Amino acid sequence: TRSTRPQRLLHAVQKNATRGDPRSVINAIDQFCRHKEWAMNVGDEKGCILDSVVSEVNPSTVLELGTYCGYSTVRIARLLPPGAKFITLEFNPKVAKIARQVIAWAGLEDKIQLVEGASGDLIPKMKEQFGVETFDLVFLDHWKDRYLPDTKLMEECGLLKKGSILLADNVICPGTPDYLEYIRNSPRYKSQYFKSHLEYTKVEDGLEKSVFLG
Ligand SMILES: C[C@H](C[C@H]1O[C@@H](n2cnc3c(N)ncnc32)[C@H](O)[C@@H]1O)NC(=O)c1cc(-c2ccc(F)cc2)cc(O)c1O
Ligand SMILES: [Mg+2]
Repeated sequence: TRSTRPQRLLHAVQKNATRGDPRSVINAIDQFCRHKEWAMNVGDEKGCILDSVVSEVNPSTVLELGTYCGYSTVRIARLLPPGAKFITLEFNPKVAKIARQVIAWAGLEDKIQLVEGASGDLIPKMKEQFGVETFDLVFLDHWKDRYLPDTKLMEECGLLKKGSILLADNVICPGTPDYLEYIRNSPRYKSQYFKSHLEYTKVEDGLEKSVFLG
């Protein structure tokens, strides 16, 4: 039977990237997606904005919602200080299996805890099951209609503290209108839009960076 797109992406990494070299894994995925087969990674253009936010926050605790093949997971993990706790959630077991191999190829498996399951089920368990108090940075990149309910869930579970940063992908394409409406009008957040493009295309998209004010 025909391979899946995540499998073909993994093969491109294993063929073109150097084991233990996160930069080469990132480049191999970007080359594959730009020249061979589009895939829904945050990509190189939005990835640079992600890098700058991660470097600026220099987080001790990070949560990623929607691992997919692990592209943004590798981008984030390679910039984290030693001892940082990085949890990434992926709903689809077949995709999670690919992401584990991409992360391993980058040599970053010791910095990342990939948990299979739905964010709505796992977020309430963060404290008891994963020993997390609050998150310094959350990267939202999962089902676009889950951004808002999961943000409210994180607030309710006390996972955000004053200064916690939410960075949301795809706020224009595919779009997260209810999330944008909430986060831009809530007195509990200060938001900033970083205009960019949908990965590997000329279509407008962007990242929304929001600071939780407590
Ligand atoms: C949602 C996906 C990313 C992954 O998220 C996991 N997931 C889901 N819901 C949950 C949960 N509740 N908990 C944990 N994991 C979860 C899933 O299984 C996917 O692997 N991302 C996208 O759909 C996505 C789509 C586009 C896109 C843009 C223009 C087009 F014409 C077509 C597609 C661009 C992007 O940049 C994306 O990010
Ligand atoms: Mg995305």
